[in-house]
Amino acid sequence: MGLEVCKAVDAAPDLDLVALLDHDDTRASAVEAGARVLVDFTNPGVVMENLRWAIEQGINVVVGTSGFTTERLDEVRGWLAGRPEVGVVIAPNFGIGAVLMMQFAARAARYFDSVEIIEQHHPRKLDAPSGTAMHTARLVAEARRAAGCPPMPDATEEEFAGARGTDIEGVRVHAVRASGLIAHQEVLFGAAGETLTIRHDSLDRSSFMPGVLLAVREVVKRPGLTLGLDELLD
Ligand SMILES: NC(=O)C1=CN([C@@H]2O[C@H](COP(=O)(O)OP(=O)(O)OC[C@H]3O[C@@H](n4cnc5c(N)ncnc54)[C@H](OP(=O)(O)O)[C@@H]3O)[C@@H](O)[C@H]2O)C=CC1
Ligand SMILES: O=C(O)C1=N[C@H](C(=O)O)C[C@H](O)C1
Repeated sequence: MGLEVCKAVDAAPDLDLVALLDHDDTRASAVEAGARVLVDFTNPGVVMENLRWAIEQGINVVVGTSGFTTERLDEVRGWLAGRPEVGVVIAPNFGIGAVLMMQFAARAARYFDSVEIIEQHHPRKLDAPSGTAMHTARLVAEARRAAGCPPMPDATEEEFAGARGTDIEGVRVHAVRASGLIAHQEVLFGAAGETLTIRHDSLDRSSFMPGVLLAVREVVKRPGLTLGLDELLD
């Protein structure tokens, strides 16, 4: 993703690529190069330290790296309180179709008895479930809570560990890893006599680039934390 982002920024006539950082490079070179925006696609183990550092330096940040829990987001808000002029955009998924898939899922959530999420990714992915799946589960759970939906029907009494996926705020999430896949997600809704499946497929990493470039352009105008691309698209 890092390389794809560098290529996309380099090709954008209104943006300048001033530094490329791998894990062996010193972050200070971004400051020396005059970076106004840092884009982080690293891994959940290092992203928080990168974010803290960039905010301290007064550099705006666009984050695609996964692994953001509500505790992590609160920590970022805390850092931003000390640098209110800095903007941070954290998006679980920069694919426009994926953003719409999440919005449609949240909209459908209240009308169905059951909902489960199945995400599928390439086998090099470090985290499971995906950030997109966790964000979708939280949106769906929030919509169901707001509508006063009862718990989902499920008679399971005995199960092998993991057979029913993981539980995120009451929504079951299943993660598949297989060669040949890039990034895919289905949100499966069920009610009496009908199902609805909302599916999104990223077939190539270029699918994320319009969203990343949008965030890079917008983050400099938006101090504080922006979560997801929804506000930027509107
Ligand atoms: N929000 C979105 O739309 C998307 C999010 N993602 C997320 O982005 C993250 C990266 O994905 P992907 O590119 O596939 O992963 P990769 O593992 O292919 O790339 C991560 C890169 O970050 C480098 N790296 C590790 N630590 C540091 C550091 N401290 N500073 C700078 N670079 C570092 C790694 O180097 P090395 O390999 O040498 O350790 C590697 O080149 C994941 O969390 C993924 O889930 C991915 C796609 C879309
Ligand atoms: O690792 C990936 O590839 C992706 N990660 C993000 C996630 O965890 O949701 C976004 C997309 O699914 C691709």
